[in-house]
Amino acid sequence: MQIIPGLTVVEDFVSPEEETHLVQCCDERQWSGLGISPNPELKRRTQQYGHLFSYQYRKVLQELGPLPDFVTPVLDRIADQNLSPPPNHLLVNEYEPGQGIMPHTDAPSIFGPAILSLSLLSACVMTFTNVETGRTIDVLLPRRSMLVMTEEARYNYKHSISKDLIETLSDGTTIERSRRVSFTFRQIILFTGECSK
Ligand SMILES: O=C(O)CCC(=O)C(=O)O
Ligand SMILES: [Fe+2]
Repeated sequence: MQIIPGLTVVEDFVSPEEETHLVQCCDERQWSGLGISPNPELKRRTQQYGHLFSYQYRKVLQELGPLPDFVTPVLDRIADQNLSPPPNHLLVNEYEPGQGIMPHTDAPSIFGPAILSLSLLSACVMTFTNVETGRTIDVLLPRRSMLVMTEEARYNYKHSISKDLIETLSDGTTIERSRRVSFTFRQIILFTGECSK
């Protein structure tokens, strides 16, 4: 049973070897945030592929090209499992212990109906807050799992990740947060900017 309609967590979506490889590929590439362009104001490090979204201007600034080859096996699995139409945006977020993300709904006018997020290196608790009732539901995102948000989970809830170093679920499970890298796959449905090529 789904706790929230439209919310699915697919466990073991990638193998431990794939996890190492995916993070290694990112660490060989340029991170932005913490003062570094193109999103210097962000307090966590990020990378973007496919399109460039500006947090400051709240819009897609540029088309960057196809998603990188290192995510092809993940994209193939997303298609095989019918989780989403082909994503054309990959946002990599890095959370060191003590870093989180404030409650938000990914812009419905910019991003498509399926938002996917692959958790790497560390599990975390994602809190879903119903925008009408304010009721919150904590969902465990295990390491190497793929979160899929559609329907109510995508549109009627905000999602957030706390800054807590240790998180406790209602069943008493505790999670000690270490560096977490997440891959958020989305479909850009509104792009008004200039093409790079
Ligand atoms: O880190 C995650 O799993 C979620 C990231 C997120 O919600 C976002 O970038 O919009
Ligand atoms: Fe989000």
